[in-house]
Amino acid sequence: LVLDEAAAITYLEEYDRLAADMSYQYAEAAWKYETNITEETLANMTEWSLKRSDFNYREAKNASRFDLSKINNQNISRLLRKVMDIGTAAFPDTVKLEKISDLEGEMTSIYSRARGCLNTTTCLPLEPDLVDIIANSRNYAELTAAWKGWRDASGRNIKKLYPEYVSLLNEAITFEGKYKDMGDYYRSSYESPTFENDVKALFLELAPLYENLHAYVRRRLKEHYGADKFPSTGHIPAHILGNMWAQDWTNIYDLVAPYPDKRTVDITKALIDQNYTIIRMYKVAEDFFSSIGLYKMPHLFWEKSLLVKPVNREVVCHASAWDFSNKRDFRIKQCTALTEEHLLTVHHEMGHIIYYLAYKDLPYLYREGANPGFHEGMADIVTLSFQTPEHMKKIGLLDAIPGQNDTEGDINFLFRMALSKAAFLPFGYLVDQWRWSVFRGETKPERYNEKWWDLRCDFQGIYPPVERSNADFDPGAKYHIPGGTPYISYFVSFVAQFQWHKALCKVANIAGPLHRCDIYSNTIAGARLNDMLKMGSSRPWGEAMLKITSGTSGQTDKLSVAPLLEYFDPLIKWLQENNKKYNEILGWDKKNCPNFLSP
Ligand SMILES: O=C(CCC(O)(O)[C@H](Cc1ccccc1)NC(=O)c1ccccc1)N[C@@H](Cc1c[nH]c2ccccc12)C(=O)O
Ligand SMILES: [Zn+2]
Repeated sequence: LVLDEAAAITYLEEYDRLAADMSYQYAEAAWKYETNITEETLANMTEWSLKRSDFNYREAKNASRFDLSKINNQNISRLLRKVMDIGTAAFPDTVKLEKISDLEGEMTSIYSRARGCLNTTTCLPLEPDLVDIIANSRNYAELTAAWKGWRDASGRNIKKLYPEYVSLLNEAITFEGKYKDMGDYYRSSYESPTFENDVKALFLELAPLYENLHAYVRRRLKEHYGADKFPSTGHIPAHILGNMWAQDWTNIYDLVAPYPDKRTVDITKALIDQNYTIIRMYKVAEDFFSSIGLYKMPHLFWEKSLLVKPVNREVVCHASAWDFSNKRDFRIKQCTALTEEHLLTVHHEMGHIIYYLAYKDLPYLYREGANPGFHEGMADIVTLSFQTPEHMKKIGLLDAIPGQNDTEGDINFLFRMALSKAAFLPFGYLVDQWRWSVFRGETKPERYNEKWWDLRCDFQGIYPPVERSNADFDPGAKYHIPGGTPYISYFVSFVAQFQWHKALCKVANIAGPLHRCDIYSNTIAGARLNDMLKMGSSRPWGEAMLKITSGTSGQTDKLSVAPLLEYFDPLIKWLQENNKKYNEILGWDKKNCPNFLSP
């Protein structure tokens, strides 16, 4: 039965209303679970997950009545294809679908309720306690206890659930025959057959920047912790980099700053000294976005968000931004603490909300990022302006800023930015390398942890401070693995956000080096960004990239690391010079990882 375009439009209008309502119901159930982890709220969420899958299944069948070859309107055919692109919901075995939802909920519950033990009497939650120890302790043994304790409490207890989770997801996603495995489905949201190779090429272009940073930090940490902690293979111990996953090294800036600061760039201290409240952190972030002409938070945001860790119940503390698909209700869930890292995460989560607000009047099916990496990139991009010394001084969180010809101050600032934006790159790349190899069946459960450490040693040049074996499950100690949340989106984000920053600074006519550009209160930059955000996922993401970069020297419809390397160029030169001065050998033995015992 071939129905024509007019009938398709009528169908899609009806679908839009039903889908938004179903999405609202599911989001409320998920919110109830994540803000109050109990058997009942988990069961309720699973029930709504199944209802949503059933809804998607039925509507995909309805949409398949239309003969796409007879639909000339590209917009209508794109919408119909999205109705039919339902992932695991195409799998008719609802018992197995329920099991997938149960396993994911169970693993997230274990992760969110885990308490890592430092000794026989002290066991602490990840946020804020273990995060703070890894960020602030300079005691090697204490760091080792927190690092190991967290993995014993989280990964080890999640391990037994992950193999079944993988095989059920693969069984469900391959049922229709459209996808080879779950990793293939994850990557399909980038609408590019060369995506996997494209990101590999981008990563290789960024390797020299990371290797120079790694060599410099390794030398400085060796001075502090003693050479005996640094094996001849060139690896750095994974637990002394200021972050539980060694993905962001900003917290050890005080240990490794190129020119030990005349004034400590300690935003956390400033927040405390100035009696910042949690709400004020959100108001500061809201002020940034509204200053460039974007949006203020709707009143429901302030009414319904969960911004502080409750004392009387278990919650999923890992931060997230929520769209309740009714054009009015948007929330952040974050166990916010008074630290610089949390202030940046506040801007990150609110960046997601701004994207939601920009596309809220699009058809429901287009209310997504142009690709998942673009949503993360939008979340992060304002931090490139917000963290400049100029901006920090403007809002009173920094007293003195390095003068134009203060090269030492400039190198210090670039170095501090590299501790998050460059240090992150190999981790942002490797998490889904591991997950894709698992979904492909290349990495079996017996070797989950071995593959993880192969990748961590190879790409990050770090090694575990205590012996690891395949009895451990260290990938399970990172939220996104039990949470089933994509990770390559962050790698894509860290590349794209510099392309956008460069383009926005250009169109806003902001002079000076890229790393000192602050788009605050620049409505021209905001308007250009908004033009891209309003597209949602209505067009392939290359068009969204072009929308932001058109008319600038970085004009392109592809990902490019050139703006990121341009931003860090003065630092790269400084690091190369410094590493040469100390005869530092760049890199590490990529095939020999200390402390991994494969029994
Ligand atoms: O996980 C997050 C922040 C949480 C999130 O905002 O990315 C959140 C993750 C999530 C996804 C799906 C379900 C539950 C949580 N993503 C979102 O809320 C979100 C919102 C809209 C679209 C897509 C994702 N950051 C990552 C990596 C990261 C990106 N930028 C950073 C800056 C500093 C430190 C870490 C990061 C991490 O902590 O490893
Ligand atoms: Zn995010």
